[in-house]
Amino acid sequence: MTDVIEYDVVVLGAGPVGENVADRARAAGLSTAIVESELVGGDCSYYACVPSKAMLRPVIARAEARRVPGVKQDVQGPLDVQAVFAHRKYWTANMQDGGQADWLTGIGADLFRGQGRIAGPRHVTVTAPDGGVQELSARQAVAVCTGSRAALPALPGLDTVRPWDSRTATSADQVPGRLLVVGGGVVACEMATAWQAFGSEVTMLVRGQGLLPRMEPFAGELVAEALREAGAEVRTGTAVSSVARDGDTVTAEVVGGGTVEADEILVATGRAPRTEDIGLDTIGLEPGSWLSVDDTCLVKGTTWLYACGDVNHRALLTHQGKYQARIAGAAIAARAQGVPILETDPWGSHTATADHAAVPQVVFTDPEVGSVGLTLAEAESRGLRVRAVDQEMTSAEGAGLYAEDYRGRARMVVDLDREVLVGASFVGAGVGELLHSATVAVAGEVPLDRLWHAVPSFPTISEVWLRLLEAYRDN
Ligand SMILES: Cc1cc2nc3c(=O)[nH]c(=O)nc-3n(C[C@H](O)[C@H](O)[C@H](O)COP(=O)(O)OP(=O)(O)OC[C@H]3O[C@@H](n4cnc5c(N)ncnc54)[C@H](O)[C@@H]3O)c2cc1C
Ligand SMILES: NC(=O)c1ccc[n+]([C@@H]2O[C@H](COP(=O)([O-])OP(=O)(O)OC[C@H]3O[C@@H](n4cnc5c(N)ncnc54)[C@H](O)[C@@H]3O)[C@@H](O)[C@H]2O)c1
Repeated sequence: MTDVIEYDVVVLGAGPVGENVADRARAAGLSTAIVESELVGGDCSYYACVPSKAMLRPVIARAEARRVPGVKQDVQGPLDVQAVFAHRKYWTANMQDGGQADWLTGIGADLFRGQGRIAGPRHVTVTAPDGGVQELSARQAVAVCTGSRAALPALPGLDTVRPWDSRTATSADQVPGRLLVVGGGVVACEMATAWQAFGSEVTMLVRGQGLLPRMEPFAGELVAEALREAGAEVRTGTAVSSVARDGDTVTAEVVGGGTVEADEILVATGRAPRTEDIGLDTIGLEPGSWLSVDDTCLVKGTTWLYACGDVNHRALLTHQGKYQARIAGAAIAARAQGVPILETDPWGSHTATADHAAVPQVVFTDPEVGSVGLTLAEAESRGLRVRAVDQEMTSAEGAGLYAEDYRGRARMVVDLDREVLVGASFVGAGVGELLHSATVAVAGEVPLDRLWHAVPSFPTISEVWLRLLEAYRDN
């Protein structure tokens, strides 16, 4: 054990979220240490967002090109899967994190490599790969940004079949002949889209009644329809009771009878927090639990411990975790400087209000799904008096010009008492880039009367906005 090194702020985990807490703390002039046990950049950079999107972009580009006259005849062949894997390798920097580590040095944060653990209030130990231990203390704050990992269900036989999880699904470089996907959430849908396009015969076993259960029901319906057209089998209302492997074949037993065979099985059934070995017991918190925070990202019941990103379970998305990091960084700096902190100001700079009202998400399937804010069901369950307005995306001429046989739908959820949008969802090619307009409208609480003056360009897909507003006004 060496001497304790004192900083203003110690960050555990150098994923996208921890990096941003460190950046904000340094920008406020606070000395900052950041601890990373694997790769600087986190799951997002190497095993999640970035590799998955590098895999999906060629799939979606090809699918879209196949719907454009004059081009489609040239893109009928199979994907060059090795080129796609090379593209993924480029975007994951060949699993080298030197660039991101240099960025941390550039902002003036000190990087400690090793497993970080809280060792009582404001204290952290770092166990380096060589076993050496460094003790750190934090004058102002410790920020836990350790992310999440795939949560594997207690399914009989699962530990014997070498299942794929999200890390395997975004890093495998052999295309299985048959891939069984358990789950119907975002990881399941995106990875089914990718691997089906790479040549696997994909079967999805979905316990619930539809795909993407947190989104408007039509989103999951349209994605399921497209996956089936691409050749995948999508079985909803189908729970798996056990799995077993015999040589190269995995067999899943289905509740109610029947079996499904495959070469590999991807389990995409949600996430668990990476908090089981970070010393939570030393400060009276439960190891392995999600860290519940207030709107400044301060862990409830503490004055110095912050938690941002996946680990606080507010919104398991990179951009939203980075937003929390900006808020927490501002709050840590304000508290350090004795600046009054406006926790009660709902859209103030120290309050992560958007987590409750305006979380955007794009699902990179074919068709894409973009949603922000509340679904109709969520708004109703919050007791809001709302009205949903629906339009086919092809009500905008730009959609038809974008691609032949364009399919998609849009919904806006209007709070009738305030006449503002509380949610919007779009399904269709290219909608990912349209979503931010809805995020501005929802987070800005722009009155519908004023949105009427936000004129979308002709002939873009965004003209669906006009169709939605006309439908609201005329009915
Ligand atoms: C397949 C997949 C695709 C996804 N695609 C998207 C997407 O397109 N868009 C999107 O917004 N979100 C996406 N997500 C979600 C996104 O990956 C997470 O929300 C994001 O990674 C959270 O960032 P984080 O910094 O909280 O955690 P992470 O990225 O997991 O980083 C946490 C870091 O902490 C480190 N760490 C953990 N414990 C310790 C410790 N004790 N000491 C030191 N270091 C530690 C880890 O090694 C890791 O580097 C996807 C997720 C998956 C699984
Ligand atoms: N493009 C993106 O923004 C993107 C992409 C991938 C992941 N993510 C994020 O990562 C997080 C994790 O994604 P995910 O797909 O793992 O989780 P999820 O929570 O989105 O979906 C999990 C699915 O598994 C099902 N499930 C849960 N337990 C089960 C069991 N025992 N048996 C069968 N089915 C079961 C659920 O009903 C649900 O359909 C999400 O919160 C998501 O927002 C985002």
